[in-house]
Amino acid sequence: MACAVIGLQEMIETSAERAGQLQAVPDAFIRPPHDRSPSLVQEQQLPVIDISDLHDPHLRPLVLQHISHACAHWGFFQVVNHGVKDEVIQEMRAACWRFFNQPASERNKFKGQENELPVGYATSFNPAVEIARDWKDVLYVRDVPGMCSNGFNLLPEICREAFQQYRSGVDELAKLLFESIFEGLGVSIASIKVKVPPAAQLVMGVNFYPPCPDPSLTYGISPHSDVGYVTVLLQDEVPGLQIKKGENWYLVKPLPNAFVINLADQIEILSNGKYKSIEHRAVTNTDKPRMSIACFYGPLNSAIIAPLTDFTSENEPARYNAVKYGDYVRNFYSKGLLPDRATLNLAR
Ligand SMILES: O=C(O)CCC(=O)C(=O)O
Ligand SMILES: [Fe+2]
Repeated sequence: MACAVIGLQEMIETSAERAGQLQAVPDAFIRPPHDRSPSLVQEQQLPVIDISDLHDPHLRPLVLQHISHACAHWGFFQVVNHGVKDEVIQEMRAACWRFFNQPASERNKFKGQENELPVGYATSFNPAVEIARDWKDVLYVRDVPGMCSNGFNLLPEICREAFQQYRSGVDELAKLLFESIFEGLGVSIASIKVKVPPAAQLVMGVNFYPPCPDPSLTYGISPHSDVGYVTVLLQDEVPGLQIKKGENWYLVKPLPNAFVINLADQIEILSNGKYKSIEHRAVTNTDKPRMSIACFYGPLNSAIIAPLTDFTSENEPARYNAVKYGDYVRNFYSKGLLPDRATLNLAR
């Protein structure tokens, strides 16, 4: 799809109402009344796990216990002492702002909504199929071996180096967590290597949510579950991320330089439902822009994902069908963000 849709940031900048502000939410962003963010959100803090002891063979089992408890009960947790250097994180945040603070003419050189571009500056998720647009723009970068060139090499110079450094740090963290998540389920690192397709592709999305005149009418990002293996998310200090547990929504309180980790659909499928992929969303506010940097790790598009035999038996048949990951991703992009973890229907 050619990207004819004007981005949100550009719409605000060129607004006839001036002063870089829109006085009202444009109709294209207003959700039907039954499908808006209720104001009641639980305050309970999600698990915060210090993972530095994962490197100590004596202390590792205790950290694995904390991780597996968080995975089973929340599917979302925050990690601290994660090994990604503060200066790498600060430089990445600054680089993202440098990108979004450029004039629209510079940003638009990367304009592209298509899901197969190595780098793209896009708006909402897929305006072509959405009933209402989300209140955000996104800069995404892909490294999907075999599908396209490595987008990290194609970024503008003002942010390339910072993105590459950040990516290397987060790759290591993701690998550590990926192994820990399976080890916590009783699958040894040796078996993971044999049985689980490696987390060989990365899509990074830098979400930019400008302040919104009426956050009750729209979402920053509408409810969805992530489709890959795990997502490593860096929030800023502005709250907005909420997750669904049971019938309640919980705020994920920002913690300085902590990463938010969430399990995504392919972990639910591989674990035959032992771990769940969790529905989440982001809301906006009237005062402050918010930025979040999501690294979505997944298998190669050619990988076939099905419940591991470790988690199936005569009494516990496979609850999901085998699906080729590339088909899963195509379905995700073509339908738009779906509530109720509906992307998983493709494997049911
Ligand atoms: O902005 C956030 O906190 C969440 C973003 C998110 O869920 C996503 O990009 O998939
Ligand atoms: Fe997400």
